[in-house]
Amino acid sequence: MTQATTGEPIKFANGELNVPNHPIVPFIEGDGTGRDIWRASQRVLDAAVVKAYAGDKSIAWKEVLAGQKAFDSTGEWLPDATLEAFKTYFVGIKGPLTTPVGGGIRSLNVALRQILDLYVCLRPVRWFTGVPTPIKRPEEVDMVIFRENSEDIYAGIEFQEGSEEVDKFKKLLKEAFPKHFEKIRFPDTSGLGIKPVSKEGTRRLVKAAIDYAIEQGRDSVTLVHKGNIMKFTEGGFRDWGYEVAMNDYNGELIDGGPWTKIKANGKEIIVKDVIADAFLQQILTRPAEYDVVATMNLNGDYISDALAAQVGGIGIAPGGNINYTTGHAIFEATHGTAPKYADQDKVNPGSVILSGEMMLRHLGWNEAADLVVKGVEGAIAAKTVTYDFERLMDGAKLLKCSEFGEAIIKHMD
Ligand SMILES: NC(=O)C1=CN([C@@H]2O[C@H](COP(=O)(O)OP(=O)(O)OC[C@H]3O[C@@H](n4cnc5c(N)ncnc54)[C@H](OP(=O)(O)O)[C@@H]3O)[C@@H](O)[C@H]2O)C=CC1
Ligand SMILES: O=C(O)CCC(=O)C(=O)O
Ligand SMILES: [Mg+2]
Repeated sequence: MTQATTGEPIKFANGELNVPNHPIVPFIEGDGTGRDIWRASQRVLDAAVVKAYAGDKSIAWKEVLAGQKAFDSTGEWLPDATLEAFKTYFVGIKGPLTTPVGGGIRSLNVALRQILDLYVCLRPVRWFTGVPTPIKRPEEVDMVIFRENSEDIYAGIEFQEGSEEVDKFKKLLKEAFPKHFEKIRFPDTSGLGIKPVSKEGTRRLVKAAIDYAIEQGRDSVTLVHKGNIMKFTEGGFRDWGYEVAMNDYNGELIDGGPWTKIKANGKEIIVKDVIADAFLQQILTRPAEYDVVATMNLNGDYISDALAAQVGGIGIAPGGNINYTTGHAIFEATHGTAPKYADQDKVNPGSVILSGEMMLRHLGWNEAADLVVKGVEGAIAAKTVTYDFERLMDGAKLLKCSEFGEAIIKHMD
């Protein structure tokens, strides 16, 4: 286990991070392919920091446990010490963690986001020149997803078919809402779930998306929802989102609305909405029309993998889970543990490496972040890539996970 020895904690006051030159940064290696990916990623991030600051700055990595590694050594899947470390040190990074389908533990990834109230899942999607993709104009895909991270069906309010709990819940429903209960097609054999979507949760997510669009000079924020069917949850999200644009940013309706324009920093930003199924086809046919995207938890999950595929796959799709009010943030890949490739030193470490790049930028270490991007661009341009790109790229050289990390470091020069 790598232990921090000489670092200092990051602090957060008056809405700003105070980052020492040698911050302690907790990390979770992750299950499955996480082990290989983390090794390669830590080397790349350290190399970028050394190159950018020649020893004046460094990251004091502190390993914290979660998932199988935690369970094997502590009997807990998500030990309190891990949560404490992320709370104390504010900014951390993690590899993927396994969640069984059906029964078993609930997602540790989702638990971390919920316990720390990391309400924004920020997933930028851009194309790196040369990456093989299934679409004709991948350079037109330049979107930033703001996925709501704390509510929706991910809140985990579910009752298992056949359980005492589901019977109790159905009884309540039948008594209090008989008309709704009648709509359940097969009441005796249904599992049931609840989808909470709140005005508060929507407001803070949409505000974060609009603030980002203003700061980064982006053209539009699109609210993606299925509000025609789920009127009071997804439809609520759309309506509350527009309210934020109108009331908090002095918006003006376009042609009677609901599209709204806001003005900031001498620029106009359009706040618009689209129904999720139409969005999923339009990101393929007209990607240039979309920029910043604000959406609920489940839609955001689907959209992030779909968009990642358009620019080369989830092997290279980064992300960060952030609470802009408390200062807590955990950066992590979009992909999972890909267990069939575990410990083969095979998969693309790009997603965690670029999540690290986002983390460096979040710390204000832009010089090091720029070097990571330069290294990734260089390694791809030289066609020295992992299996996921190599299988689709003519004339490419196949590298292992660790070798791709080394290639990125080489191309920082
Ligand atoms: N935040 C997190 O920690 C997440 C965890 N998970 C969890 O991960 C587990 C496995 O989920 P699964 O649905 O298989 O999804 P995965 O993302 O783990 O893998 C699906 C496919 O994506 C491709 N892929 C994934 N990672 C990489 C990589 N680093 N480089 C290149 N290609 C990659 C592979 O495609 P190919 O077969 O074509 O090579 C792989 O078979 C589940 O338990 C799930 O809950 C899932 C998502 C996020
Ligand atoms: O928590 C999980 O296992 C899946 C999470 C996921 O798919 C995501 O964060 O995109
Ligand atoms: Mg996902």
